[in-house]
Amino acid sequence: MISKDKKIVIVGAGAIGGTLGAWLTPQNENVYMLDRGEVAERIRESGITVFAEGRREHAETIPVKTITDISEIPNVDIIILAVKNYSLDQVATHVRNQVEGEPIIVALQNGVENQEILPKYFKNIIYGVVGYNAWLEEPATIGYQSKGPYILGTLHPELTTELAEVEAIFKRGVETIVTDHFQDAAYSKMIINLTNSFTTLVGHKYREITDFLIFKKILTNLLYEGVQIVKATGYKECKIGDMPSWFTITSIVKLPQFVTNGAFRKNLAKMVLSSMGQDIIQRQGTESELDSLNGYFIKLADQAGLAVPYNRAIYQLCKEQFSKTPFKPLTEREVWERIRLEMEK
Ligand SMILES: NC(=O)C1=CN([C@@H]2O[C@H](COP(=O)(O)OP(=O)(O)OC[C@H]3O[C@@H](n4cnc5c(N)ncnc54)[C@H](OP(=O)(O)O)[C@@H]3O)[C@@H](O)[C@H]2O)C=CC1
Ligand SMILES: CC(C)(CO)C(=O)C(=O)O
Repeated sequence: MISKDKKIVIVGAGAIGGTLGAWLTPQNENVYMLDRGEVAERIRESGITVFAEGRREHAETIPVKTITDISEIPNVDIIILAVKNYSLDQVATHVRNQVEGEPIIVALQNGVENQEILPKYFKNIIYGVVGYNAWLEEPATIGYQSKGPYILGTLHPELTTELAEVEAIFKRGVETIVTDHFQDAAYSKMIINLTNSFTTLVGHKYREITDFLIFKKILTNLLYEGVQIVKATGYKECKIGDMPSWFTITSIVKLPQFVTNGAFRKNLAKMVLSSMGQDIIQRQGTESELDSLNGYFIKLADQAGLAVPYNRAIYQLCKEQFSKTPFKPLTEREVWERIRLEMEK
């Protein structure tokens, strides 16, 4: 039995760190949240408010412990890093300089860039794939699609005890699965994340889709190319929550459109604003995880000699558009034009 008094610090109280903090706090005595600016201030004043999608009237507010610097907690046992990939190196450097010994690090980023960054600073690293969507409705008020799942694993077989410890702590508050094939989970999740770029580019959820069939074609081919890339790297499928399987993705691309339009429309209605959409559209920022996700996959495709015109065109368009302020979404047709040109090369 893992004790409930482990000292746990969650760095980043955004969509993922905030929901996790709200779910773990009631079940564990020493969970501390670390963020900055308005988010930190609001959490300190009134805790974290979380609500399941469409149920804001049933929102729960959980008072949480907060700190302003990780050095406030001596002998911290577990540090959960819930910041974006683009903040990770800076956060890891700071944490390393402030913390003694070798706490367990839990890394929750999409993608696998964290596998390059974190081992430069830490020894005991557990990785997690996040299998749900969450969003900051306002600072410290977070909506979520479902309570998990998290898929946890490690790249170091000697960390079995640490993995079991983190699993026990997570399981007290949220659906959690452990895998001994973590890379399959990480790469399978990255396929789904390829769509963050396109849905952001066309402002999905902020403007009406004007051309459903083009939207569907682009989105599903992005995913299909992703499946081909992961297959070429040798990783296997790992089902992530209720996200589409490789079979579903392949079927939608291969079957006549009229067969799959209805199901696609239903799923489209359920689609939420991705973490990239939150950065670029909701916060009007210029930083995103585009290179950690789409950029990384394009490099894999190049290594495998795979043509990926959908991903390549969208990556380039995102590079151009995300740097503009204010960001203005493109239409599906504008995106399609660029893909067509890429295919002709
Ligand atoms: N949101 C989602 O639905 C999902 C997200 N993920 C992944 O989870 C990871 C976290 O994403 P998400 O929760 O959406 O990100 P958010 O941007 O919502 O949250 C990150 C938080 O960390 C804070 N932060 C950044 N740097 C520091 C720092 N130096 N010190 C203190 N706080 C800091 C940010 O503050 P500030 O705003 O000031 O920078 C922000 O509040 C990403 O890799 C994402 O891809 C995975 C699945 C779903
Ligand atoms: C929820 C999901 C799967 C959307 O692609 C995601 O991981 C994100 O928003 O980053």
